Amino acid sequence: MNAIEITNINVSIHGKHVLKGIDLTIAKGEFMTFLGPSGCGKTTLLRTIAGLQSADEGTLRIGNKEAVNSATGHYLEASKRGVNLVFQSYALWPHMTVYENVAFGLQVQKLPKDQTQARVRVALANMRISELETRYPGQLSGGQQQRVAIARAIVTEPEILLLDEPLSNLDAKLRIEMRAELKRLHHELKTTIIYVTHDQHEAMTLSTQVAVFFGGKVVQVDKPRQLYHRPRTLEVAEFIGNAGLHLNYIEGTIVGSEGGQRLETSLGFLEVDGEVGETGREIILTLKPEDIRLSEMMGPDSLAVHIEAVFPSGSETLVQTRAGELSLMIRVMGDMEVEVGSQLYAKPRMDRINLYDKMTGRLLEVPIQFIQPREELHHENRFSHSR
Ligand SMILES: Nc1ncnc2c1ncn2[C@@H]1O[C@H](COP(=O)(O)OP(=O)(O)OP(=O)(O)O)[C@@H](O)[C@H]1O
Repeated sequence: MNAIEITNINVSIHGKHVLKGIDLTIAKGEFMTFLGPSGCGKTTLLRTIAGLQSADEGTLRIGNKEAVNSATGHYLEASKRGVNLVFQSYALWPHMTVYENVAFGLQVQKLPKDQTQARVRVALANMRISELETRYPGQLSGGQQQRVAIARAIVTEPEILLLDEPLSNLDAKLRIEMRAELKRLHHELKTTIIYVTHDQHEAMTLSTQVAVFFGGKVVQVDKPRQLYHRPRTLEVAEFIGNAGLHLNYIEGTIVGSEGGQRLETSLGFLEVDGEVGETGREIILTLKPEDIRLSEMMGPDSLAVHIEAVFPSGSETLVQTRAGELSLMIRVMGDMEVEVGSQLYAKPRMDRINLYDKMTGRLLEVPIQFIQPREELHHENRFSHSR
């Protein structure tokens, strides 16, 4: 059974169309992250699922319950949806102890005292804060308060846990620690989690699935690895790439050839398997720095590159290179001694090149078979000659 099924959800707030026809299915047990830039509607969708925001159009099912159906006017109130929401501000009651904060939801449900006590203790143990039971929120650090907020959300054993940027108020060290805790919690409790963030790295490391939002729409839903390697649009590629990825962009054009079509780019000609699109159409290739191999050996499809700058960081070395007109960033694992001004050979991994239509920004699913480098970039020693 799916945990959530969303069909054509539209939401307007104060006359602004915030969610524009969202369709999304979330399988049970998934750690689904809503990722996207600020203001793209992630929180609004989370609030719509929680029952804190009404929808103008569409349907929402949570497990086997119908939560929203605009056609019939059906609207299930928040407390009956089996979901719990944790905000970025912990929103703990300052006059209650940790125990009382966590127990509150169970007391509202009128659970007998001994059962309440047992469940609170399990939730506190799950969040590894048993020793804080008698403290007040004002006596806790930010990270501890966030643990209490999550304990309070899991104690009622919701089918779905909704987390809205829960780590954004924590410092970098605590964030990493809490990420690990959330992963462990998800693994142990097997609860479906929906997590909102604009942090690409957080989304990639935590999730089993990521839904990318732009302008009130979901533009891609994928496993993190797939999202990283095959962003479906240039917009998504740029957004994912913003997190220090140093994505290389290479412009080109589709040209006709005897066997069909190929791509003419500043790197050279790229042989493709099949039809790419209209001849003459402009395309953009993206290539991640770690998908280019740097070596001293020339190969049939390698490019002569001039080393412009080297950025070692211990675990990896970023090498800024130039191939003719083109600037190419290459990532090498570990510490590599590369001399600025020297010439080396770069070999892109063909299966990792992504090809986009420049005008529509859409990924073109055409495998690249071979790169025939431009003559002057291939066995070139121009740079070393000129030194
Ligand atoms: N209560 C409100 N009043 C006015 N506008 C709102 C309200 N809530 C949301 N919006 C608007 O809806 C759009 C989407 O907001 P939402 O909070 O869902 O975005 P988000 O992707 O979660 O961004 P962030 O990461 O900044 O929270 C924004 O343009 C925001 O201005």
